[in-house]
Amino acid sequence: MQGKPPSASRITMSHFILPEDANPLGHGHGGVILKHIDTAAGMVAMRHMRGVAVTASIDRVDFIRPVFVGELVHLKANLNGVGKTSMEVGVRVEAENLYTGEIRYTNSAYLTFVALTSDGKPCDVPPLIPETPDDERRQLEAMERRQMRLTLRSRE
Ligand SMILES: CC(=O)SCCNC(=O)CCNC(=O)[C@H](O)C(C)(C)COP(=O)(O)OP(=O)(O)OC[C@H]1O[C@@H](n2cnc3c(N)ncnc32)[C@H](O)[C@@H]1OP(=O)(O)O
Repeated sequence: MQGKPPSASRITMSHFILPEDANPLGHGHGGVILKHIDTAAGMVAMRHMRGVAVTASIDRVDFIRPVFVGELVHLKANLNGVGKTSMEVGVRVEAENLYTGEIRYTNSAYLTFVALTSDGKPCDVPPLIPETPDDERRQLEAMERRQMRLTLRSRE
């Protein structure tokens, strides 16, 4: 199977936070942000393998700073590493104040997607070919996290 670089699937997705996206404090609801994280990451996984991929897990997500109604949220999603049938996508979330241009880092998350055949069985994904030192570092870190996830799951 032909390998592909992270640049072939990387995306930035932007979403305007509306009142309907807010919690009672007027902050972007955590569940709404999570939905956009999952969507952005899923698009990266599907672009890499050009088929169906489902979310298998989302690693710990910290909400470091709030996002406010009227801000633009940017979700930068990148394929960090692949296993045999699984793919780890990293998503960095930033909020942009449209009046001042200030950009705040708010969240990041690592998600694992599994590629499926049309009858729902896991199938092999194309290898990931790093192009830059950043790609190589992310791939190495993804392999370490994959090992940690496998260890944790083996204890369940
Ligand atoms: C985009 C969406 O919203 S999709 C909706 C939400 N997601 C879902 O409904 C998915 C429901 N879950 C499932 O269908 C299954 O658990 C699957 C397809 C994810 C995994 O099926 P399994 O039969 O456990 O697959 P299997 O044991 O063969 O593992 C396949 C791969 O998944 C990985 N995997 C399985 N479970 C997990 C997990 N919880 N976290 C991370 N990776 C996992 C395995 O490590 C393996 O990776 P590898 O091939 O790269 O080594």
